[in-house]
Amino acid sequence: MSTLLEVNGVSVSFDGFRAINNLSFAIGLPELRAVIGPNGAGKTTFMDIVTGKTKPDEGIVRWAESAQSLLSMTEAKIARAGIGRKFQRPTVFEDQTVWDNLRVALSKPRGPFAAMFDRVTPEDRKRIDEIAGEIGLSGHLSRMAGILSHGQKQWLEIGMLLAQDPKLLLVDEPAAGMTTEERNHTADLLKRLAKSHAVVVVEHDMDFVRRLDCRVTVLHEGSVLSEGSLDHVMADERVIEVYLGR
Ligand SMILES: Nc1ncnc2c1ncn2[C@@H]1O[C@H](COP(=O)(O)OP(=O)(O)OP(=O)(O)O)[C@@H](O)[C@H]1O
Repeated sequence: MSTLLEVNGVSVSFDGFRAINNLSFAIGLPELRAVIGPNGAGKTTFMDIVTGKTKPDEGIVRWAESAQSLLSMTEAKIARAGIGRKFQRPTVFEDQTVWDNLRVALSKPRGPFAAMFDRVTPEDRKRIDEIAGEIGLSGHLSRMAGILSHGQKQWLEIGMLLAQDPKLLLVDEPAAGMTTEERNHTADLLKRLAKSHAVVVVEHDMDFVRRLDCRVTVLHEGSVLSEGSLDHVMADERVIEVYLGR
């Protein structure tokens, strides 16, 4: 496993308040990592920094694949470099079919001819079928996205991210609002994806984190408080103090 993303000594303040404080974090390819921590710990700001939405005041954010700093890159360029983000609320195109949603999301170099006619190639169809299989929506391709269940919309959005061929996926609270069955499907999907991607999952639901069965990073006041297996961090007095409660 080689390091894909390296964050080193990063800090950012908003109006004098240090939301991220000398944060260091690294993830390899492939790897699954859960990021947990109390409200206001800096989880969202951390993802904002990685995706280029927020620029830190100091520190290094390196995309190890090319040893390139992400700090000088725009959000669009960072996304093209292979970092995909899924926000908590699904934002699929509700009045289009599952198939169309995936087609629109496909990332591919388009020649002028293909772009002009928006041609769907046999490779596109194959890729859409593959992704639909991966996310468990093969039997739903012709359905309107708007009538999918909440869980199915979340999986479709993960599929739309996959269509962009990211190397790193940042997934924000995927289990929120899901049934137990949907949560289990989501955990299994993320574990499968993490066999060939780096996947960072921000989550509050500890049962879900346990099911991910991966290394856990605990953030608190903008820094890493503890890191290791879920059992390791749950036994850490500092984590119990600030997050889990006694
Ligand atoms: N743009 C901003 N301006 C001012 N303060 C901000 C801004 N963004 C974040 N903060 C503050 O930074 C801190 C970290 O916020 P952040 O949203 O990253 O935490 P979080 O761990 O994602 O919390 P939650 O679990 O509630 O989503 C909070 O105190 C928040 O109020």
